[in-house]
Amino acid sequence: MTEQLTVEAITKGFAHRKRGFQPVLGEISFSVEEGEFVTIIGPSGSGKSTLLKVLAGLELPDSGRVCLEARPITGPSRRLGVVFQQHVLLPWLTAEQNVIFALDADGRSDRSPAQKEELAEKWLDLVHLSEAADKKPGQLSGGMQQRVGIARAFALESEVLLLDEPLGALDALTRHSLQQQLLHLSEQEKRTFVLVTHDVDEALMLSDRILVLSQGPGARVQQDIRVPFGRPRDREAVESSEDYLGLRRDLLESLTSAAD
Ligand SMILES: Nc1ncnc2c1ncn2[C@@H]1O[C@H](COP(=O)(O)OP(=O)(O)OP(=O)(O)O)[C@@H](O)[C@H]1O
Repeated sequence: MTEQLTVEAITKGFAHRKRGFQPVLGEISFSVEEGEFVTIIGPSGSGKSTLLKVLAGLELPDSGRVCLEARPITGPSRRLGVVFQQHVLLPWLTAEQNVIFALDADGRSDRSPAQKEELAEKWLDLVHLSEAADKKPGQLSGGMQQRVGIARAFALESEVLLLDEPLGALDALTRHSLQQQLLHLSEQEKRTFVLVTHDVDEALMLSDRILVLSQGPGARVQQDIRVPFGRPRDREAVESSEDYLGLRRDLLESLTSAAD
């Protein structure tokens, strides 16, 4: 396995109008291997989204660096796809046109219009949205819009997908079904994933490793947990295993102690 993303002693803080400089991330270091699914979990406000933005090149660290295959990340790149909790879909375009628009915008000149259409159709089908391909965002439910966003991120074929609470705003049933879809997609696709979530069960079901951030200011990686379940994963088998219950308890405990 080769290390694809390396986070080398990064720190990040923000200047606050009244309180001066506020450190958010302390010295954070870890690496993610090619094809690995790593989840970042931690107390609210610990800096998970900030860390993901630094990985995506949307924020620069104050010190340290993040490298993608040994090259420092200095800004957004199409090699790094991002999915946020709220998708910004263009309301005047259909689901399929939204995916094609992103493909048009990503600067690759090696895809013909027919290939882009084919890619958009493939990914909308994989997130079970073929029927809704011609609908505009206003005609789609929140879960469906989120699936368009996921299809769009996958269609871009970035090597690394950075997911910031992509299922956070959804009801429990939709969330469960989308977790299942993400599990299948991540197992079928040779990509590297970094997911931010609050949900311990989601983290255990999807990840190969879970990094627990401590409560800031100056959050650090408090724990780096290897998830022992093989792949492909069967949800019911995983959830009924002894390991699962033990890990779940440990994670909840370390999240509670991180927040103290
Ligand atoms: N652009 C910014 N300017 C100023 N402060 C910021 C900025 N972005 C984040 N912060 C601050 O950094 C801290 C961490 O925020 P962040 O959103 O990264 O945490 P989080 O762990 O993702 O939180 P949550 O779990 O609640 O979504 C917060 O105190 C937040 O106010």
